[in-house]
Amino acid sequence: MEREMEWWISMPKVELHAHLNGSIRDSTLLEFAKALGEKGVILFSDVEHVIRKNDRSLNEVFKLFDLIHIITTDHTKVTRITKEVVEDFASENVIYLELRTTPKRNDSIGMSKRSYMEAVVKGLRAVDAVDVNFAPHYLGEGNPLKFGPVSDICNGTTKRKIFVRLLLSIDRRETTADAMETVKLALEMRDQGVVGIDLSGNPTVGDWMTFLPALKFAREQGLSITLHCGEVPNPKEIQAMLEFLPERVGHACFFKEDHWENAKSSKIPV
Ligand SMILES: CNc1ncnc2c1ncn2[C@@H]1O[C@H](COP(=O)(O)O)[C@@H](O)[C@H]1O
Repeated sequence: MEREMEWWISMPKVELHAHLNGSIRDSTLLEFAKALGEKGVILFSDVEHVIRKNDRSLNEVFKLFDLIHIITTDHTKVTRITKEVVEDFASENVIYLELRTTPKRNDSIGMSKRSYMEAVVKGLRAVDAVDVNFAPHYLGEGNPLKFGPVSDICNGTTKRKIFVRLLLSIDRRETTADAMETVKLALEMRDQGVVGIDLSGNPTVGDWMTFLPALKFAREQGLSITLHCGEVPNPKEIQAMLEFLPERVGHACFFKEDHWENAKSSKIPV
């Protein structure tokens, strides 16, 4: 079992569905929660078991995300989490990572969607355990991604290399205007590794059509689109989402045969 695990870890991998705040180290989350507990902001004993719990229902998952957002959302923490998440994926030999996160506004601490994203980019720049490539460059014939270790000429060591591409998520609780703000921010941050827009959030909340204007605008401007799709049984939404031809869909737990055929014939990776 252990050797099998070693083999899995040693395989170079691509990770196409990582949520920043869904990939935080438990130890970091507990450390932050403890500090907030000491300040009296939360009751650590209430929170600890929620963080440590393994099997969660869909509703419990989204309650946990709300808690995580209370615990993590300040600029310094966002930067640290980003750095650790990239280092953790690289340590498992992920060589290409599509990392998504929902830009958050929190007026009480002077956080805007933009400053949240700047904290994320700062985290990417802070990684030094591996060489992080997140600057966009033309991907085409004659200019493919060059995977493999890179040499650090200064000290003669070889560092692993990871390609990171950022996606800005729209939460299904948001409004059309919020979504449009996220898309505009993504467009402004294209030179900092942002390649696309993700639609995520509790699948039982809201209507994806609310975000269609923003998603269409994003596409017109050349951003890629990834949709959380079929996480709950909603055949109409699944069909409409597939017809939109997103570059990726996530989950697909409730796809029926015709949805799979549709996704396959449209060559949409799940
Ligand atoms: C379990 N399946 C899922 N389905 C839908 N959305 C999900 C998700 N898992 C995570 N998210 C979305 O990602 C956010 C956390 O990361 P960020 O704060 O954006 O970095 C969650 O609040 C939710 O909106």
